[in-house]
Formats: sequence, C-alpha cells, structure tokens
Amino acid sequence: MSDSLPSTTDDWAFFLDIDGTLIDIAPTPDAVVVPHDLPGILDRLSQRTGGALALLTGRDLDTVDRLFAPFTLPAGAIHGTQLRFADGEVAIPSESPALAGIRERLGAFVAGRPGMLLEDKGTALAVHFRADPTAHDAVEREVRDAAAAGGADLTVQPGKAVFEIRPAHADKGRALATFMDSPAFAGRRPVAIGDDVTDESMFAEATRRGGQAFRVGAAQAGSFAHKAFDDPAGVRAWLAGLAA
Ligand SMILES: O=P(O)(O)OC[C@H]1O[C@H](O[C@H]2O[C@H](CO)[C@@H](O)[C@H](O)[C@H]2O)[C@H](O)[C@@H](O)[C@@H]1O
Ligand SMILES: [Mg+2]
Repeated sequence: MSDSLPSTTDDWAFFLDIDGTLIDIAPTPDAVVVPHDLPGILDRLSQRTGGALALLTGRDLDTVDRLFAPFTLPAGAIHGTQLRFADGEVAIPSESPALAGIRERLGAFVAGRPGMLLEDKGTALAVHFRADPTAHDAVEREVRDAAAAGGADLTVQPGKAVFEIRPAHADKGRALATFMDSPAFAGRRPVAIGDDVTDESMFAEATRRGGQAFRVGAAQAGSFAHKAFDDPAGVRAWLAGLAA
C-alpha cells in the first residue's frame, strides 16, 4: 500500500492532532499561536469531506473551540475522552471522583516550583515542566504515584515535557474507531497526522483500517507512522493545498 500523503480529499477522513502538528509548540499551553487562516482552512476541508475531519487532541473541548473559533469541528478531546461528532452531538464522561484529591495533591506539588505548571482540564490533570527539563523524573514519579492512588479508572499519559493523568477508558485510537463508525466518516479511508506518543494509538487504528499515518518531526523506531513533515508549518501548507 502506498505511503504517500493524500493529494485530494476524495474518499479520505482526516484525523489531526493539534499541539506540535497543527500549531507550533510554545513555552506554556496558553502561549500557543493559531495562524489566522488555519481555522478557516480546517472548516473548508471539513465541508469538502462532508464533515469527515476530526481533531484528536490532548486539549479539552472548550480549549479546542477557543483555539479554532468561530468553528466547532468534530473532536476527540482529552486524548479521545470527550467526543463531538459531525452532527454536533457531544459525549463527555463525568469526572472520576478520585480526581478532586489528586488535583489538590498536584497543586501542592507544583506550588513553589516555578519550572512546573498544573493544567486543569477537568477530567484530566497535566503537570508541565518545559521550563525545567531537569524536573522530568520528579514529575513522572509524583504523577505516577498520584494516579496509582486514584485507582484503575485513571492512567498516566506521557507527552512532550508533560505527564498527565487522564481517564483510562479512552484513547485516540478508540476515538478514531468511533468516528469511523459514525455517518460522516463511514466508507472513507482514515489519514492520521500526529507528533507524539499519544498519537500512536490513532496511528495504529488508522493503519489497521487500511488508512495512512504520518508523523511530524523525526522518524520514530517502532512507530506506525511514516515521517512526512519537518514541522507544523509543513502540515499547514499541505492542508492549505487540499483546501484550495
Ligand atoms: O494531543 P495534542 O493536541 O498534541 O495535545 C498534547 C498536549 O498539548 C499541550 O501541551 C503541549 O503543548 C504546549 C504548547 O505548545 C507545551 O507548552 C507543552 O510542553 C506540551 O506538552 C497541552 O497543554 C496538553 O493539555 C495536551 O495534552
Ligand atoms: Mg501533539
């Protein structure tokens, strides 16, 4: 099977990661910049595919909508936990009861540590340490201990200068499968684009369904995705071409 990027929207369903794929990595989650024309390009692609474009992201749904306003695209937010379908229907699980205590614990952990940042996404909590890479091991230990104390409903999601605690029942691969079984996506071939370990489940599922998976940045041994883009600017240029 060819591993070249789709050059048309015909028959394809698009699954796009956000941070590090559509937009450049920034020092903090709030500091990202969405190029002014990107939301419109995604909306045009969505229309051209009959709604078969979903953002699969670690971000929460409210943040996705703020970043890509005025459009509200199909999305699998918080790593596939919160789903919004092409018809606008939304499925959001309730918060694990254990998260309240973990939120307090991680809040106390980052307090007084200027290189760390707690991102509260409601059903998930992320401890960022981009400003202090030496904190990697301490953050991982604390987040894994906190998650273990929270029980089997929760799991640890590593990422780029971040460890998160998120619901265990979902991931981007399962979200991709759910979208592919929904009316706007059914019958198309999935193409998944991502940059990080959280994207591997959607890469695997897209490949399993006879689709394609492409990675932004360096090729990764053992990854289901082919390297296709050096950076998010390359992804945006490809999408702009498809939407033109
Ligand atoms: O699945 P994604 O759309 O790639 O989201 C993954 C996480 O992205 C965000 O954190 C990352 O990007 C930040 C902004 O560039 C950066 O400062 C941070 O170091 C990265 O880990 C977001 O804040 C997380 O909630 C997402 O899970
Ligand atoms: Mg990413």
